[in-house]
Amino acid sequence: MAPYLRSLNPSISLIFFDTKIEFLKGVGPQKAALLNQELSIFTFADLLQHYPFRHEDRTTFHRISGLNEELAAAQIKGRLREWTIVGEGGKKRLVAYFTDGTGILELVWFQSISWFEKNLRPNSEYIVYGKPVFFGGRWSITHPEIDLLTNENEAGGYWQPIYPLTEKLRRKFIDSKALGKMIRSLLEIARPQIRETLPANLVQKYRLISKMDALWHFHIPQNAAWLHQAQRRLKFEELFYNQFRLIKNKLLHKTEFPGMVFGKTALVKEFYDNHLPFQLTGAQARVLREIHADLKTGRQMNRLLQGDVGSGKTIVAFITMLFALDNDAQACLMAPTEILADQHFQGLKKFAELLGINIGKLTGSTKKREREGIHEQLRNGDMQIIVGTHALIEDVVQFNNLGLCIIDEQHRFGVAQRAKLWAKNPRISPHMLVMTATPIPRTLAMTLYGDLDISAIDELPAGRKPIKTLHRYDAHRASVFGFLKEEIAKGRQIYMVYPLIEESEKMDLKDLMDGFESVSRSFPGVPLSILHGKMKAQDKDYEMGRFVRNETKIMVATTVIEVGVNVPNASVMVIENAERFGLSQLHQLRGRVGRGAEQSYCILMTSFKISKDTRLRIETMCRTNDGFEISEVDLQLRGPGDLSGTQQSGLTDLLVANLAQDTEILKAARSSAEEILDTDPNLLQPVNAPIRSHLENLRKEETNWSRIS
Ligand SMILES: Nc1ncnc2c1ncn2[C@@H]1O[C@H](COP(=O)(O)OP(=O)(O)OP(=O)(O)O)[C@@H](O)[C@H]1O
Repeated sequence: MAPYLRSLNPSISLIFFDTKIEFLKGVGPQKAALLNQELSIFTFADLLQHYPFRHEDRTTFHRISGLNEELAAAQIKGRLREWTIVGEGGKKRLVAYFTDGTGILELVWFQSISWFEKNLRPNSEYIVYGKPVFFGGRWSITHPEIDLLTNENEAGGYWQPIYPLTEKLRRKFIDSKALGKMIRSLLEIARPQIRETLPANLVQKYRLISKMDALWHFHIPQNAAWLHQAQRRLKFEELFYNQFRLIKNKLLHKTEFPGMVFGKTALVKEFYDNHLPFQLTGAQARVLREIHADLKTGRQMNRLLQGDVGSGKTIVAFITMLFALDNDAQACLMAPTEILADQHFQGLKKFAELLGINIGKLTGSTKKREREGIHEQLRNGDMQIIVGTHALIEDVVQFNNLGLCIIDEQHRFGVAQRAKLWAKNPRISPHMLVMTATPIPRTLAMTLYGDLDISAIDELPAGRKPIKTLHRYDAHRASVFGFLKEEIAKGRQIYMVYPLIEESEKMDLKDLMDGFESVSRSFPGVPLSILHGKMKAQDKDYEMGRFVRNETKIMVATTVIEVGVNVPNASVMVIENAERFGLSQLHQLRGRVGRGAEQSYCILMTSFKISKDTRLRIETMCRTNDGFEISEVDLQLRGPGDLSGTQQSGLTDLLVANLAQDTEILKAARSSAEEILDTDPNLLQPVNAPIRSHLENLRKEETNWSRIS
């Protein structure tokens, strides 16, 4: 378990709660060792904070005669008649016959057979729970949960919390039920001692239940209404502290980290007056004003620049760099891949040359001699702008006076890497601009980047026609190719993209090659390019170069072209096997067209049979070009865990809240945190005392935790 997981946990840390778990009734040293090892549960507090990730509805009983295959799970009360062992070797299983008077149900175990042999009591009454399957004219449940019927559980009517567990624990019979029992016995003695962790006015304002009740009903919900209240309260608390800490960090940064003052603007002026290649969009100009305001304050800038594909981030990045250069500082741009670094380099170089600026590129494949030359020029200050990959954060790279770091696609870099760039100027932290071309839903941006100020380029350059997106089945390929021929005849260029997914790289490459051959046959005499990740950098450059110069008309490629490629004359993109792409990726790919003044098209090809989710993805793509809207749908479809950018953030470790669903709670939590930090930043008011002590506890826990891990 990662340390930040702890930090997001609510903390309960009276001395009592620090008690070692082995001292809880019914636990003992052996179970305690397992809990330590498998779940990092060491103390009473850890156990209470081991939250279920879902709850199963055990409020009703099913009848065997009423079972159907649609049921995800069924709970049945009845009598175990007898059991028998069937099969041998790997197929050996124990089959028990269970009835509730309306039919027979087979209960099947492949594992722990000898335990069940010893412990199952024929002719006794049980409650069983599991997924019913109808096969060979009989209903059965494999590996059901099974409990003796007692006075306590006879009525059913409860919700079973399902806890994160490991296989080893299950083998040792510590399942959700067993863990639930331990937690219950702890809560029975601990409940009155659980302190409130939120200020009373917030609890009142949002009609939250107390921390004490929330823990109780989250672990032992009596009914759906209490469960809902408990979840709401714990989600609010989790998001409140997540936001509180992010905003506090941001404020701290603002007051404690000095930044260079970039007041002079000679180069910026010259660029505006003599070299601006087009009029900036309103959004570009606004974002530049926001950035310039940051750069003058004497505080370090920490800003996120969100811009949809093709919205024109390059020029904003360049002008921001000019502010640094104007004030005798150097600027760097770090991108996650060589292709991207190269695209940025090419884009920025065009502008830099106009002003006689010395700009260089440093990646893993930069040759030794060139690399050493660049290192030297960065050290002595001759090189003003450097673009590169993570080769930039190597220790040998030293700057004369680094004043600005721009990080593209920040989510592919860890926070530690961000910090390494900062350290490149030992005198004063450079300003930081994080750029992302993947629009992020507001909720996610708030949590993921809550410690940054956010600017958005939410307007495309004038004259761009919205891309028309169409869905076509493979069977209609002939008419699609016909359309492509018409477009080529008009002088346009075309991308044909094939999926390349790591696990099946070989097969995908074959798909691409087959595709290439079929395109060659269907378009005789039309010059083609091919591009995929397995090609040598040199060959890639050659193929890309021919396409950029309009020497080839169709680019058959894998997703290596996903980011950064900019060929305004390419106006059609055909995406093969579109069902294999995620929404954000489809949107990124589509962003490669629609960059010129011509009408552009994106054609999504799929087989006839597609799933419901795929249909929704395709429909969304056909409906809108708005990256922000698309990212919202993506968040709903996939949940935050799978969205790019969240993996390293610790965000996926939110234990109770779900960013796809809890937008309203997040907003309320954030505005509450902002208000408190605004009116009582040092938490001196008595009403805010719970926050102070809770944060103190969190800090202690983190220190303890870092000692353990
Ligand atoms: N204000 C503008 N008016 C006209 N064209 C513009 C404007 N800003 C940018 N462009 C052009 O739009 C295209 C896309 O710009 P740029 O490459 O900076 O986009 P981007 O935001 O980096 O997009 P991506 O992330 O998809 O690469 C470029 O050809 C650029 O010259």
